[in-house]
Amino acid sequence: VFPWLMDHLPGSHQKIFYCQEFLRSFARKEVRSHQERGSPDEPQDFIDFYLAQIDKSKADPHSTFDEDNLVQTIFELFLAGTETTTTTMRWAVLNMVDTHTRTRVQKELDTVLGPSRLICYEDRKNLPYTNAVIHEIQRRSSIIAVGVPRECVKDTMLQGFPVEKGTIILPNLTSALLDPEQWETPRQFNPNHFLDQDGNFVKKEAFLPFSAGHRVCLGEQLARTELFIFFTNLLRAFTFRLPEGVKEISTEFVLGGTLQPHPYKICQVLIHSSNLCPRL
Ligand code: HEM
Repeated sequence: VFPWLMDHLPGSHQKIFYCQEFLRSFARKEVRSHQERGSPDEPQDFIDFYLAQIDKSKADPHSTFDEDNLVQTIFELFLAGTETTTTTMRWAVLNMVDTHTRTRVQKELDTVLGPSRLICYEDRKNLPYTNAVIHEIQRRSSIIAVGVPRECVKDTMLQGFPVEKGTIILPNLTSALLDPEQWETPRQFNPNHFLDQDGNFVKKEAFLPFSAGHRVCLGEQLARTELFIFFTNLLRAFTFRLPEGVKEISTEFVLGGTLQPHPYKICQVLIHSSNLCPRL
């Protein structure tokens, strides 16, 4: 009823407000420095394109392109793009403690890429096992269990069920990612879910960590590229082990903004320094 009241009440939400303001003020500074630089002949990044669009739509009184919306969009891209990829990488490292899977990935990377060549996203086509492992990490961790709520825009029939206009829909992504009719061992980490009998990578329709349709994750391609590049570079240079004394780890999630792994300490042991990506 009085959202502004929260600004004045003490509590842990104050830390969230502080972090939000930190990120927004960073975005504002970036926008300012782009404005000071002036509009380049060729827009170089998202901010350049957005500022050009603000300029173009100045005469339109209904335009939503303005500086506040630009700052908010940058904020949302950071929010949607960091928590998700980091959480997936944390699951990746936890799963790579398993010696069998990790060794197979490392052997494939060694055989196909050799010791020191830079890895690019195209390489995934020659790395079916590694690609399958990355997909299985995303499937099994199912970090966004329920997608963003959407509203049905017209009366619809869905698999025999009537859905009235105005109904709020919450897509249950986990129900597809762990569907026992779609996956051989739905609750078990198993890269074979994405491999045929000859070891070729196979796409699966029920693989929906980024959701689907018009409002599918905007950053899907970026996220897929990041996950592949980060994962392969890490596995080429390091091996992952549990610290001494730790025998077992839980693969159950901790409920947060995303489904996260338990906060374990993992030992990252350098295999070969020549495999270190110069940019890592
Ligand atoms: C592993 C990484 C990621 C996962 C699993 C993921 C997953 C999702 C999911 C499930 C949605 C909801 C889609 C829907 O409402 O149907 C979504 C939306 C979105 N994601 Fe991602 N995401 C990831 C990375 C990223 C990255 C890297 C960015 C951008 C830098 C990004 C930007 C967005 C945006 C802007 C939306 C809202 C799209 C809209 O409402 O039209 N995401 N994401």
